[in-house]
Amino acid sequence: MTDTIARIWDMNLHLKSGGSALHILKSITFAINPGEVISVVGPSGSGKTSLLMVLGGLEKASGGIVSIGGTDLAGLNEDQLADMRRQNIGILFQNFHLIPSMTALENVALALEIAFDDLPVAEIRARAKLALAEVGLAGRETHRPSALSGGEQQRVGLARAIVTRPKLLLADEPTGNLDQETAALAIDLLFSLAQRTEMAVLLITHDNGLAMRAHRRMRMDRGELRELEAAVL
Ligand SMILES: Nc1ncnc2c1ncn2[C@@H]1O[C@H](COP(=O)(O)OP(=O)(O)OP(=O)(O)O)[C@@H](O)[C@H]1O
Repeated sequence: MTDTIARIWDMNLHLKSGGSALHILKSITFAINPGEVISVVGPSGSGKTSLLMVLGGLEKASGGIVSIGGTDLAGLNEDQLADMRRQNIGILFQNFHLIPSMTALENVALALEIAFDDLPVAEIRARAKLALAEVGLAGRETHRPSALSGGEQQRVGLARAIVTRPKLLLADEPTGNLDQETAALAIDLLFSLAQRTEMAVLLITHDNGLAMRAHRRMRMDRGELRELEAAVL
């Protein structure tokens, strides 16, 4: 299929720890299609974040193929990798990682400025404003993170992650710091954005209820990833 967003084929990750090399990710093969939300569950230390780091081009696979939007990451130099990441991949963290001294609008605009350095300022502002509106934060543009609730801060994080219109959103425990109700709203938003924009989402979570809502469910165990049937979880 030509429009597959990510293709991972026999991908391995070895990392050095002390004197020895650890086999962190073991022969991982799967593909991610547009609009799909895929959840990944698994015990602590099993390799979920490592998988996200490799897909996001933040960690280099030791072997195999990782192709995003038809581009094999192994063939890119550091600058090309950074451009590919900024333009095609959004990352949503558990701890929001907003810049405290910047307003909501500035936090979102910054991601766009970094990804596309030739965009006119007016367009950057307009697109950042639209992204904030898409996550339900119209009218809160000038608020700094400290003036926003946890759920609102996470929505700024989401606006920042989607403002570049990424093909793939990587989310690592995005609701881990939110209460259940706020988390459910944030996830509803994530699903509707994925559906509307055809963005694919890889969602790492410890929350089985949340994982069950994904279109496809996967489980990581000691570096091995397998797809689950609905009844197995
Ligand atoms: N930079 C590194 N160097 C060496 N080992 C590492 C490095 N980063 C992670 N690891 C090891 O890789 C394994 C997988 O870690 P990872 O963070 O991917 O697990 P995880 O499933 O995301 O865990 P958690 O659910 O606790 O976040 C762990 O044993 C960890 O200690």
